[in-house]
Amino acid sequence: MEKICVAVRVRPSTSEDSFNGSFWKVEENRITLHRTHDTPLSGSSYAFDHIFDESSTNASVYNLLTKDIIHAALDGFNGTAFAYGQTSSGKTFTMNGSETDPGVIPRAVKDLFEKMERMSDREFLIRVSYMEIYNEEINDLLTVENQKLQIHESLERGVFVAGLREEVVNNAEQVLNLINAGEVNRHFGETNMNVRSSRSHTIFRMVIESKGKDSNSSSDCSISDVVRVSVLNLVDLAGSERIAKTGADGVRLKEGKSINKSLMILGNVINKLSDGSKQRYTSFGLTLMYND
Ligand SMILES: Nc1ncnc2c1ncn2[C@@H]1O[C@H](COP(=O)(O)OP(=O)(O)OP(=O)(O)O)[C@@H](O)[C@H]1O
Repeated sequence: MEKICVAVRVRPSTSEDSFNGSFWKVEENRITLHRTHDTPLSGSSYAFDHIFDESSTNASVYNLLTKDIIHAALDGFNGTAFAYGQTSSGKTFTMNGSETDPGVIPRAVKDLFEKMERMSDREFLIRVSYMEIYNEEINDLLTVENQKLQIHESLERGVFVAGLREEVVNNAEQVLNLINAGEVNRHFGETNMNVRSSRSHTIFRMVIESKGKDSNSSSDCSISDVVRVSVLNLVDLAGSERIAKTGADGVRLKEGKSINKSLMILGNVINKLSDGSKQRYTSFGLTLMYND
């Protein structure tokens, strides 16, 4: 599996989208901006690892992009999947989904526990946490009292958020209930672009620890003795936004500035990470867009 995989998903147009005379055309893994009379605009053609057109489902996004990351996490590889894109492009729709088409996060949780059950030779310990970054401050979505948490670094734990609640979980239902409880504490707000716009970045994190079941009884040092620890991050970023389009002022304006600034810094970090890093991780970034 590639270390970093970048895909685009095109959101279906809605009646509210203004049509400016051009549209994006998808051809395999290339997306090109076209004028209405179907001539491609030069310099506006981009290739990605995958492109999901307007008819794609959350199931297809999960199966093609995330499944392998979840399975690799069970084998001890760190993994991250995040949705990045402008406001209202469908990030939360992709990560959380709907009743009829659950998103990447609920699918990942169910898949993880199903796969774990089939790995009968290992025992697992799963811990989950759920946090948001709102106006550059970290809040715990599982415990409302845990606000403005600080990032620390230690030799033992690496970089971590001090005081973040970590819940030990035993089944998918328990995790989904925790996520639903956390959703209530997320910052959403209405803008001209999205009636329910995420005003914070959210990180749902699972720490997966496992060891071979026979490791205690065996005197030989075998592969089953190795304790594997991996971290899976499923991230729903707030959307980049043009203030002129969102009509943001007051609190919304302050949020919009923090969102744009942090997304720019994230872009810098990803550039650096993709610059010859030798870390063991798998990840995908899903960029979401729509024709306007
Ligand atoms: N693929 C899709 N099919 C149908 N509806 C979609 C799709 N993607 C997004 N939507 C709808 O579009 C609207 C905006 O989507 P969503 O809130 O997920 O955007 P977002 O990128 O998370 O926005 P923000 O950055 O403002 O939080 C929602 O009503 C959502 O249900």
